[in-house]
This record gives sequence, structure tokens and C-alpha cells, in this order.
Amino acid sequence: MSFPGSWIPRRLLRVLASGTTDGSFLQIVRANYRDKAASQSLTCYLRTPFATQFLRERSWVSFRTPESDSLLYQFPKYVSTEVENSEARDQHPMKAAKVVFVLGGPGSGKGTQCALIVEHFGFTHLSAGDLLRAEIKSGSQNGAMIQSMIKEGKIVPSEVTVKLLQKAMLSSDNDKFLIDGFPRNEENRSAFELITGIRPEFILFFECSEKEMEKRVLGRNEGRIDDNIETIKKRFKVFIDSGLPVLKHYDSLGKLRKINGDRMKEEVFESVRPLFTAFAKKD
Ligand SMILES: Nc1ncnc2c1ncn2[C@@H]1O[C@H](COP(=O)(O)OP(=O)(O)OP(=O)(O)O)[C@@H](O)[C@H]1O
Ligand SMILES: Nc1ccn([C@@H]2O[C@H](COP(=O)(O)O)[C@@H](O)[C@H]2O)c(=O)n1
Repeated sequence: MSFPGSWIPRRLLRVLASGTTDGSFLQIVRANYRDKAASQSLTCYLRTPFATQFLRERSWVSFRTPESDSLLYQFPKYVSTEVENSEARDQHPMKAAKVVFVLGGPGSGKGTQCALIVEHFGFTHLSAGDLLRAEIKSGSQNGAMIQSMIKEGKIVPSEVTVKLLQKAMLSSDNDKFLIDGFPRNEENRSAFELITGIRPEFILFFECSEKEMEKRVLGRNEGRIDDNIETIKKRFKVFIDSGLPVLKHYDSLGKLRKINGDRMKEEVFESVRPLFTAFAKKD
């Protein structure tokens, strides 16, 4: 199938997500276009500075550069039919999952509180940072890139992180997930929502002073390459620059739950507990 972008009128297009990958600009767009000849709907396409091929595969929609055939972006086929076929969307295995995002600066206590929530409320804890570190250890071809991003306190491209989260969710028997350290920026957020179709139940946000966070991270002693003062400063900046817009977004939707994380861990958990008790009752 040829790339349809050149002959779909602009007014029929709506931008769903944009970002960069492989150093090139990427934009996923929904096109309200019906291909009469093939009697199927084309709902997404990708724009990059160079010509791009649109491929339909058995269960994935993929975008590749014609020159190198390197994969630029891939997402489950249901996303492409989502707009026109609500039945397919409802059948997607991830659609029923309940997700709580857990956010806060480095060392604010996200992982510590997640362990307590798992113990008391039966969630599965997925830490985006842990999944990325496991990917480095696995010897994956993305390993070197991820390692250098983590060392610099930078955010790894969303397609990598979302794919790891998606894989972990699909291989779990549970349907309740705490996703810790994600979304770290607007690109993370829109990619997750686009790819999984999931909207979080609420966002748990641990507020903590930089002084306390710095003390905790420097005292953590887990051998992490980013637990040093130089990288910590960079991580604080990234949290302010990229993380706060995400918190603002969820606050505007009434989904943000702020917790004072500056206290002892038991005290912090006493503020977390009622949120999950209420959620369990509703569920
Ligand atoms: N309330 C607390 N009081 C004192 N120390 C704490 C508290 N919560 C966590 N810690 C300690 O602080 C360190 C960082 O905690 P934790 O790993 O939970 O933070 P995090 O937000 O997940 O960090 P990161 O984003 O860097 O992974 C750990 O050594 C942990 O034991
Ligand atoms: N969504 C994410 C989460 C993490 N990273 C990278 O991993 C580093 C460590 O994360 P922690 O949550 O374990 O502190 C973080 O500084 C990022 O480099 C990411 O890119 N995207």
C-alpha cells in the first residue's frame, strides 16, 4: 500500500501524538479517510521529513523508512481501527486494566510506597526505571542508548518505555497496576494513552523537598549510575521542566492526588491508604 499522506486533505487530519525518534520528527495523525478500493479505513499515518511507507501487518501497524527499512514506530493494530471500530477497542486485553501513575521527584519515596500498596492492596508494581535498567542488563540493542540517557538523567524515547510497560502488563495476570516513574513528560503520557488506550484512575504525587530527596538518593547505596550529585541535579531539572506539565494536565482533569512525602514512610503511607481503600470499594 502506498503512503496516503500526500492525497488526504489536511482538514481530515487530526494530530494524535508527536515527538522525535531516530533523530527525526514523528507525528501520528488520524485521518478520517475511507479507501473505497480496498474497502478499509485508514486512520493513522506518520509524517517524517522523508517519504515514509505505511504498512499494515497481521497485528501491528508499522511505519518504516523506505531507505533503511528501519522501524520508526509500531503500535497494535487496534489503535488504527479504534476510531471507526469501537467493538475492536473494547475487546483489547489492556483496555480493562486499572492504572495508577505514581509520580514525584527522584528519591521522593515512590518505590517505597509502591511496595506498601502492593502488600496491602494487591496491585502489580511496574517501575519504568527498573524496566529500563533490566533492558540494559538483557543486552538489548537499545541498552547502550538507555544507559547513556539514564546517566545523564534524560528521558528515554517513549516508544521504548511504553513498549516495555505494555509487555509487562500483557504478561501479568493482574489487572491493577501501579506505574511508577511514568509518565515523565508529555510525550510519555500521550504515547501511553495512544498505544494502550488506557486512562489512569488517578495520579499519586509525592511532594518532597529537594534537600530531603538529595539526602535519600545519596544514601540509597544501590550502585545506580545516576545516584550521584551531578546526575541528581540534572534529574531535578528534568522533573521540573518535563514532569510538572504532566502533573498540571492531570490536575486539570481532577485526577491528581498530592501526598506530603517529606515525612517518615509509615506516616506517608497513612495518607496513601485511604485513596486505595476508596478505590477498592469502588472497584
Ligand atoms: N519517607 C521516607 N523517609 C526516609 N527515607 C525514605 C522514605 N521513603 C523512602 N526512603 C528511602 O529513600 C531512598 C529513595 O526511596 P525510593 O527508592 O522509594 O524513591 P523513588 O522516588 O522511587 O526514587 P527514584 O525515582 O530515584 O527511583 C531509599 O533508600 C528509601 O529507603
Ligand atoms: N518514564 C521514564 C522513567 C525513567 N526514565 C529514566 O530512568 C531514570 C531512572 O528512573 P527512576 O524512576 O528509577 O528514578 C530516569 O532518570 C530516566 O533517565 C525514563 O527515561 N523514562
